[in-house]
Amino acid sequence: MPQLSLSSVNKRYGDVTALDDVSVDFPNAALTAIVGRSGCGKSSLLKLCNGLLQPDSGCVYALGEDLAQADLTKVRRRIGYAVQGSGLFPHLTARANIILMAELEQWPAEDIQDRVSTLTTLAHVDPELLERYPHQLSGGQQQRIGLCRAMMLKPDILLLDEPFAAIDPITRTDVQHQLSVMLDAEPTTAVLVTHDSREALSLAQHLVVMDAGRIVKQRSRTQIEAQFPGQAPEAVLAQLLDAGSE
Ligand SMILES: Nc1ncnc2c1ncn2[C@@H]1O[C@H](COP(=O)(O)OP(=O)(O)OP(=O)(O)O)[C@@H](O)[C@H]1O
Repeated sequence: MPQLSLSSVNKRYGDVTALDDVSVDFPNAALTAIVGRSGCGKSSLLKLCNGLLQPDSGCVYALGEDLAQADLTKVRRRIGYAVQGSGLFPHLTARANIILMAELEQWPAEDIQDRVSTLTTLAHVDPELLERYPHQLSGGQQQRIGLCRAMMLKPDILLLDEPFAAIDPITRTDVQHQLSVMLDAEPTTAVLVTHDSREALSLAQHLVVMDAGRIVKQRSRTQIEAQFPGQAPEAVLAQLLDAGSE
């Protein structure tokens, strides 16, 4: 059974249709990238996955629960969420940002320390950075801290909305690599919204292509490699989008 799925979901904002009859099963313990033109509904879909938005009709199932019926606070503890620009609290140090939820959950101090140590090693965060405030960190460092925070409670689901958009291309490649390392170490059902076709095709095992509020294509990485051998990611995505809906 998929840990995360949408069934016939519709979402409108006033006259704007953001999602139009969207159904999708996200593969468990794998990373799915959602790509598509600006305004096609990617972020709306992601926000529905942790109950930040509610569908007008249809259902969102996460971790065996229909989110419309679920205790959202409880379910969200098992769903990590990282957004563009890191979203760190500016008045808290990096360490305090990372451990905030674990403290609220009253984890023992020793478990918190162990988890911080595991995550900072995986994410290549120098321990001395943990005592700095977000404004004292580079964009790439903030992003790494944001990933550590999202993964602190060992989430079953990880939602990533353009988490690397604000950082320069070299640092970006580095942080993308750290994300891969972290997900290899702790397989999680992850969904990444991105504008970057290279990022999508290099990180994801599964690709969802959206257009005008609908899912128009879904492909595994293996299918993409077989269908578009050796082609540049930009060309692959352009062809998937241009071919229209299936
Ligand atoms: N709060 C809102 N009120 C009104 N319209 C909204 C709101 N949020 C999103 N929309 C509209 O819904 C549609 C889908 O938006 P969404 O942010 O999900 O798209 P997106 O694919 O993530 O876009 P982008 O790639 O530009 O971030 C767009 O037409 C957008 O203008």
